[in-house]
Amino acid sequence: MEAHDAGIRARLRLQRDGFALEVDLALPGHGISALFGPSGSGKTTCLRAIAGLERVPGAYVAVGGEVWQDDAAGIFVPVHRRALGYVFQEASLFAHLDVRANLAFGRQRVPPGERRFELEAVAALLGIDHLLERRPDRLSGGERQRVAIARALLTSPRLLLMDEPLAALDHRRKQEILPYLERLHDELSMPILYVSHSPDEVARLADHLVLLDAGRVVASGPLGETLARADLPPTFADDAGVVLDTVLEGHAEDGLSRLAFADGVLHVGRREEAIGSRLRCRIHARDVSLALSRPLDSSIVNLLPAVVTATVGTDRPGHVLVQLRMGGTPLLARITERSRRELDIAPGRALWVQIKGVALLR
Ligand SMILES: Nc1ncnc2c1ncn2[C@@H]1O[C@H](COP(=O)(O)OP(=O)(O)OP(=O)(O)O)[C@@H](O)[C@H]1O
Repeated sequence: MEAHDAGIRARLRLQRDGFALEVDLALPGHGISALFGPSGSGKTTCLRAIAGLERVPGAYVAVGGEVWQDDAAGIFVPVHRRALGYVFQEASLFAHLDVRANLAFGRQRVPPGERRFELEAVAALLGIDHLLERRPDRLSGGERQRVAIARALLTSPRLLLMDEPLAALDHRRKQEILPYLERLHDELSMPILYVSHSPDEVARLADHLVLLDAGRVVASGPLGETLARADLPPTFADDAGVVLDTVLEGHAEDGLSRLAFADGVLHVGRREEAIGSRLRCRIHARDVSLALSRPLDSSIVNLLPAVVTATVGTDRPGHVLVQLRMGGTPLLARITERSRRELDIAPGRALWVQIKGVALLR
């Protein structure tokens, strides 16, 4: 069995009026893979084709070593026979059934021997155990969405497909539901394919990132490496920045907390999580500036040595994106073309980065 057999494989080609989809996805069989791209780039179409809701002639789709579609071999497993859960933007719950009956409905679809989760355990995982006797019309949008996710899980899927599951929620509800999605990620081994056009959501949740533009894959790879690419089209470069996975190592005497990553330490405002907690942070390219020698007169706390690996023009007039490595950890900085020229910033140049802002994502 080839290595990718354990993961998700989708080769899809489709022609519509004014839109052509041509993707070949090979995604890991665990963790959250985000499909990210502008409106109309084909994210939903990919999900629907993988689910079998949309029949794409000639396609090949396999999940966890099970072939769901291989037109060359005459295989097309109908959607109701595919072990998948699908969560849409708006939860479509049965209005006449309470939450428990809605969840039981998902569970009953699976033969007893193949059920992987207990109703109570899934309800607890999603924090809806106190809502089991309620009708959907007495739930908030965020609660409804958590019930929809629980119902999808109770069908014991091999793959969970989520199409902008937070898009219909306001900011507060989004913040309320994100920790539950992180729990799914931490506690289930099931792969999740997650469609979003929110960079914050992707940075917070994803392990693997697929960037789609006009029906094509622009980049696909581990989140950290993919976000650190400097050669992405302007749509993606505009909000450029990297994500670092860190561990809360301790607190400095002056009250700041120390976050250790593979190649150094960042200092941030005091964190109350337990020492040893894993925290993910985002560093925007616009928050990173460069100096040729170690600044001794800077108010910026996070100063780290780095080496330039590439410089790329952006669509922002007069600005360039600089790709660097702090040891093995990639970083992006956005500086002016003038500074690039005056400091002679080019690949191979060793310098110091000043990180003005570190956004804690989780
Ligand atoms: N049923 C359909 N029939 C014809 N064209 C469609 C259909 N559904 C979508 N399209 C077109 O296919 C293209 C891709 O649409 P898709 O919904 O996959 O994009 P998306 O990236 O999910 O967009 P959004 O972020 O706005 O949801 C668009 O040009 C869209 O107009």
